[in-house]
Amino acid sequence: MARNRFDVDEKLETPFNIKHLLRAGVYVKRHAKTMLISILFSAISAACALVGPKLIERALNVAVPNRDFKQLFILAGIMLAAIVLSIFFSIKRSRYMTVVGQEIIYDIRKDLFEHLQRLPFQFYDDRPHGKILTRVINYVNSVSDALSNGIINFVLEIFNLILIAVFMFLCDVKLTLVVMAGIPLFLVMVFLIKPAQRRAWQDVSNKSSNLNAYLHESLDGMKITQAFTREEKNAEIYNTLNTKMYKSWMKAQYTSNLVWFSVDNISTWVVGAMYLIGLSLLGPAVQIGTLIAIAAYAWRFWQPILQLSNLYNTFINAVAYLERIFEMMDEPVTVDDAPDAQELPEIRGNVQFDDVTFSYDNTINVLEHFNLDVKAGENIALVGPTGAGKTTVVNLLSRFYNINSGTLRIDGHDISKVTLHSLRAQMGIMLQDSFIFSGTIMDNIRYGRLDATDEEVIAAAKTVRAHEFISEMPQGYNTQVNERGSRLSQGQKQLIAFARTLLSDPKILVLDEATSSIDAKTERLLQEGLQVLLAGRTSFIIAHRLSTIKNCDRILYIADKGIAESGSHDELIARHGNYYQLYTAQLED
Ligand SMILES: Nc1ncnc2c1ncn2[C@@H]1O[C@H](COP(=O)(O)OP(=O)(O)OP(=O)(O)O)[C@@H](O)[C@H]1O
Repeated sequence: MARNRFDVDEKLETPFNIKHLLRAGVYVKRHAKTMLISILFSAISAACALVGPKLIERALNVAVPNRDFKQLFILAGIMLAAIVLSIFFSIKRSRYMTVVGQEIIYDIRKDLFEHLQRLPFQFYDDRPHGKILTRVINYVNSVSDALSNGIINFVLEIFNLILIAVFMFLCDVKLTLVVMAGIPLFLVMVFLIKPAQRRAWQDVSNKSSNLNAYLHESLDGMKITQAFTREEKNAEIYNTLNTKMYKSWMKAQYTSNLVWFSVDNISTWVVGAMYLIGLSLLGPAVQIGTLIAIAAYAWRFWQPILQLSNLYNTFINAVAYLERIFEMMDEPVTVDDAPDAQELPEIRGNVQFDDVTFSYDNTINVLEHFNLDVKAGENIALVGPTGAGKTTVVNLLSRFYNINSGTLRIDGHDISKVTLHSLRAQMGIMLQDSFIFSGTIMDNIRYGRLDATDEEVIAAAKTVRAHEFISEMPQGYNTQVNERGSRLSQGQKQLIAFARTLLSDPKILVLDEATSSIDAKTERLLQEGLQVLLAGRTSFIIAHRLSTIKNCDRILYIADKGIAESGSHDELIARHGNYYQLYTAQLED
């Protein structure tokens, strides 16, 4: 499945399937009571609206010829009451429908978000985030409309159709059959257009997803775009996607209009035919009041049919969207707790990679037969060429990915057999991207330990030398920062992320290029704090700036899918190997 590009349509994995609608029934069922009330109110409103022509028939056929003004007055009164009741119940019904629609949106989004939070890194590596956003926001909106309004209107229109047919039969059987003669013709039209219509609406959802994916990527990379003056080229790409979206929408609308057009035509022809036949029968067989009443019903009879054909579109769209929503809900949580997973007890920090082989895509191994024994409290540095697999080693430690073979143990516990929560809660990870969330600086530091007091947050910030710059900010720790920390320098972001990691008080610490953006002076100060942080904890430090890892207990030079060199700084320097070359090259720089 082509997922990882904004300009490639996602292929549908399942054909049109009523199962999607039935499955969506779970969300509808929760609101069955409210929906039933809404349907009941709709039915009362529709029934009240439909008595009108029948009253007119009576007035024209009986009250007017007999000059029975009393009866005429009563009929007018009943009609007025019916109109008022119809409006009253219609308003009530709208209120209930809004509630149902919003609650369905709420429930689906909740389930989707909870599932998204469980999906492994691999899922996010594989697809543009804009496409995920489209599903959670746009598709859920459309689907909820179909599931609330759509279902209620469907029931209502069927009810309307039956009721109108009954009223028409009560007026005149022959003329009713003339009006109904158009139905088989209509069904043929709908079934001819149906496949094209479905394909067209699926294309719309694909193109809209592509457009969103590109928009999301463009917003994320806007600074780079402007720095490289790529605006014109990007506008061209965006316009191409926008044009495709526009064309797909027009095509889908055209197929839907075809259905509407055919209903409109068929209804006009059959009502015309009904008038002709009715007029030719005018007399004792068909009275004028009856002809007027049945004509009023005949126009109304085709309205629910038109509405039902529109609802058919709505359901077709909804099924296309549901396919994508359920596809995401069914996305397997490949990194999950084993059925018999145990809680990892409080760890000391021994780590063992035992013959571990790992590949991101099951084709090229990044690590092969990787072995490493780390004692509790040991500080390990990972160095080596770009793309050698340093980050991969630490990613495996937190089980962000499953290994292909071998065993990874912490204090002797195979990490694939313990719960993810008990494993990750004891790890402190500072990734290359020091992500800052929108909120205050205090919130950001407290992110991994919500029960930490303000004093503890400040103490952590002081340890990592972040306190000084935070205090200088307008509202100190309560200063609001934007998503991704756009108002902060890279170094400031790293210091905040550092404090966040320290506060979570992990047993095993992973620092992936944690100090790469911090100036040399701050870094020297930070080193003191770092000593506090590292003391007694097992740590894995990845750094290209080798001065920062010189004092680590052991340095591993990662290359060729494994550990090429291992030892202390002095030992590796004395060996005159890869590490020595890397170090002396940096010294020369
Ligand atoms: N999510 C991913 N999906 C597929 N391949 C990946 C993924 N992440 C990394 N790789 C590949 O795995 C290899 C090791 O990547 P890794 O990030 O571990 O290297 P690294 O040594 O940490 O590099 P750097 O020093 O540049 O951070 C690289 O060849 C990279 O292309």
